Amino acid sequence: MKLAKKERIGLFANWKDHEAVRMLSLLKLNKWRYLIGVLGDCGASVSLQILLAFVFKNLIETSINRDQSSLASAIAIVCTAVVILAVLSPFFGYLYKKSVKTLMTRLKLQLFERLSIFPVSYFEKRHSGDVMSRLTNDVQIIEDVFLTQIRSLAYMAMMSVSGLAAMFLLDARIALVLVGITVLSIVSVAAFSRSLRQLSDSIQHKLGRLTEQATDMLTGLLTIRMFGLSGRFNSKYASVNGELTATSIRHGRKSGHLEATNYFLGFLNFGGIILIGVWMVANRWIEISVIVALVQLQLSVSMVFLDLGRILTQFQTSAAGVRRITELLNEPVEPERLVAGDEAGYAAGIAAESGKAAMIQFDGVAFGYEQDKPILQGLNMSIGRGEMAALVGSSGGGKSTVMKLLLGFYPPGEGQITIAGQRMEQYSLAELRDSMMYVPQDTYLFHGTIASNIRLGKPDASMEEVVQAAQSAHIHAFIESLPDRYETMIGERGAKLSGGQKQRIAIARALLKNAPILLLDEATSALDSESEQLVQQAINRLMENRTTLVIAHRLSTIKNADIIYVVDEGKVVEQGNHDSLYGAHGLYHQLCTLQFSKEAGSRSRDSLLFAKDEAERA
Ligand SMILES: Nc1ncnc2c1ncn2[C@@H]1O[C@H](COP(=O)(O)OP(=O)(O)OP(=O)(O)O)[C@@H](O)[C@H]1O
Repeated sequence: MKLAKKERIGLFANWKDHEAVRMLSLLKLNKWRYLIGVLGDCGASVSLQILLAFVFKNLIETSINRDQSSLASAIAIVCTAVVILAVLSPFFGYLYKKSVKTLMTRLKLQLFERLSIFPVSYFEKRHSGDVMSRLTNDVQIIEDVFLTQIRSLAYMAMMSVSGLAAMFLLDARIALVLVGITVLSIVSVAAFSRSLRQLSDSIQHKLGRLTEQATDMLTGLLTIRMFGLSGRFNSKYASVNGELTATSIRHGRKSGHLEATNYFLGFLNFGGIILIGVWMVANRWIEISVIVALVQLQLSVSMVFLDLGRILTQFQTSAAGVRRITELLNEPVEPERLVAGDEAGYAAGIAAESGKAAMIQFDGVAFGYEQDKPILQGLNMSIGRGEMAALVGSSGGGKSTVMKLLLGFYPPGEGQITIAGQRMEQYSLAELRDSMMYVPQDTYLFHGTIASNIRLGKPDASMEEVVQAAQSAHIHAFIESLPDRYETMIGERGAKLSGGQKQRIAIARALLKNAPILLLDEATSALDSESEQLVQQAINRLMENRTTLVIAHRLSTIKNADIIYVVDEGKVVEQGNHDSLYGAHGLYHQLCTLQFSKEAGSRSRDSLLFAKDEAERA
């Protein structure tokens, strides 16, 4: 199909977006060393092939003419070739391989650093396995591209151009026939190119899905065992694996066809030159020495075209990997502040003693993760300095979303959030998060020692400070009972600790950070009574002299809150203290009653106390 002029221009206008160009642009750091290395290495190999052809020619002329002078020049050429092979080739090889290793080190670092500053929304939309696959499979592909594939292409280009030029020099008629067959090879490669590329994309995508499944299996190991889901997970993995194999086989079949076509053309080339050559020698139109040199050159050139299919197939596979990496590199990172240029300053805000302003204020805040799907709708809330406020409400009502907005993970769509009298946009995200401590329900502990995990709250904290924080969080005695005490390794995700112990370590970490605002996604509901009591004591300590916003899952823990906001469908539907809300017989009353009956069912000590309390009150 013929392309319209506009489309043809469009194709060239987008050349910068082509994977091959993007791949080369990744090189910018080591460009010259890499190019000199690759071109030098290829040049050495190509010159060797061409020199060999002329050596054969000279040797045959020597034997036919019985002329010793030709022998001397043949020996000189062989010596040159040996020097090239022994000295130059390894030198250039070292040059470009070293630059690729440096490039890979930088690329991995760059990817890791970018990932660490991607907005939270990036990770909420994707599976971690897909990101892992990009960091491992696709990075490996890039290394292969620069280490072998680009070198092979450069060698092919140089060998075919110099080989054909040398052939034209020896005999233009034969060279012309070879050029014709070469054009046929290129056309056959182009014909296969599109479908191979689609199959390669599909292979990389399926590899990503396999990594996702493996990640799910490892992170959800306990859940899988508990629900006896191993069989289902295995069959899901087997199904994706099967799809991957089927696509790889189709890819293999297609590239096999391409290689076969190229082999056929290569053979045609080789057979053709011998037949034509013999015929021309028989007619005394050409010397036998020239034919031998031409055959040698043709062998090297046809090897190149035999390999063209394989290399271009590899390139198609790699293009998918390169595309996935360039996607990561082009993904926007989290901005320094929610709105650029709105920098009235931190100094005027949290650091200042503007005692009159509320510490946290939401005015008509609306927000949705997706367009036309509002989650928060005109939410109003005000928390004074040093106050404890609680968010309660039915599941999915938007409580965690309020926390995410406060932490600057997403900008509010409408309305305004004010922190210490300043609009939130006026702080940089780092300043904002510096002023807050977030203790999530599911504490993440890193593989390392207990001390290093607590120190995350204040990296330069002394050991005394760490111990003090642990004491305040009621975890010191437990740590002291361990064989390596604060130097005990806690395993990946703190696997060697109980839920309550992990929570208290997270609280110690938060105590060390000592920020004025505490955001707490209360986790005590998941703990047994003893742990819960210890964690609650630690939390009480953490809340002292701080502005606290807590998402309450167990309503008995927020009876003393200064203000409770009942959130439903993204709006504050009730607000007040426990007594007033309970007495109002609205949603809060319903939630309390519901929880009370559940807890009474499970005979929890706390719920009984709560029930008793409420009964006395009534
Ligand atoms: N990253 C996200 N992308 C799209 N929708 C989301 C995202 N996170 C949460 N939601 C949706 O937003 C709504 C509010 O979720 P949110 O987690 O804020 O509720 P919640 O009140 O904290 O619930 P729970 O008490 O069960 O934790 C839910 O419908 C949820 O499905």
